[in-house]
Amino acid sequence: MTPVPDPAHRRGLLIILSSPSGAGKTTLARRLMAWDPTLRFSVSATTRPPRPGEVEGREYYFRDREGFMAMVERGQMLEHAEVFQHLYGSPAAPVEAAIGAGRDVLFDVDWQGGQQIRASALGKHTLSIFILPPSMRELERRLRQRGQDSAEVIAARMKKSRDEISHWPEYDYVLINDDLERTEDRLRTIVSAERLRISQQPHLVEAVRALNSEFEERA
Ligand SMILES: Nc1nc2c(ncn2[C@@H]2O[C@H](COP(=O)(O)OP(=O)(O)O)[C@@H](O)[C@H]2O)c(=O)[nH]1
Ligand SMILES: Nc1ncnc2c1ncn2[C@@H]1O[C@H](COP(=O)(O)OP(=O)(O)O)[C@@H](O)[C@H]1O
Repeated sequence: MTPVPDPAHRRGLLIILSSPSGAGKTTLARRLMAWDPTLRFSVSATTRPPRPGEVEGREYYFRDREGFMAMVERGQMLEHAEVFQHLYGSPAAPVEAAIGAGRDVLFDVDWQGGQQIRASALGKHTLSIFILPPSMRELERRLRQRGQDSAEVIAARMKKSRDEISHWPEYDYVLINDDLERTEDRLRTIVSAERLRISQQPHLVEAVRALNSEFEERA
């Protein structure tokens, strides 16, 4: 059953997925999007060159440093950070439009992005989930098996992963991504439950008021 939130009744959630590179957040984000087509994915801007198969506007908006910083200076970024010697950032306009329409927005950002989104004006309605690999050995195996980065890049990312992992206490949930199916199932459970928080259901006041008026009529 695909949970289709009623945009008229729900307040959009900002769902933040973070993890060390290679832990599985892109894979899990894609699976969440397949599970619930009403979810909007926040496509980031980056100065990192595209990997084979990456498409402008799908995985990222690929910019040079000047173009990226122009977006920052124009106040078009909800957050941005330097990660692995490249700039990454979340354009604000698509996020504001989606949240305004009662849609949840999914972010694949590092711990710096997570901190900035939580501190932003939209930060009241965030759900943040940190994905851990089952082991460093498995993390390295996944980076190698993915075949998208050079040996040097993999070594640099493995070195940085300890620092990334140290931010796990800042998140609402932590999932160890050992079995992919089980992790995906847990992710769906978390999103489904968080959508039912009182803060995400502005129509509850009306619903209770209707119950009370019905009660008075019966009295
Ligand atoms: N702060 C921030 N981090 C981002 C953004 N987009 C991607 N990242 C992070 O940048 C890191 C590198 O991303 P990428 O080069 O796609 O490598 P991957 O993590 O192995 O897929 C990852 O840890 C992402 O979480 C963004 O818009 N903002
Ligand atoms: N639970 C898992 N078990 C085995 N391989 C996985 C698992 N989750 C992801 N992977 C694989 O690990 C590699 C890195 O996953 P990816 O989603 O690109 O990570 P990230 O976006 O965090 O860098 C990919 O080849 C992906 O298919």
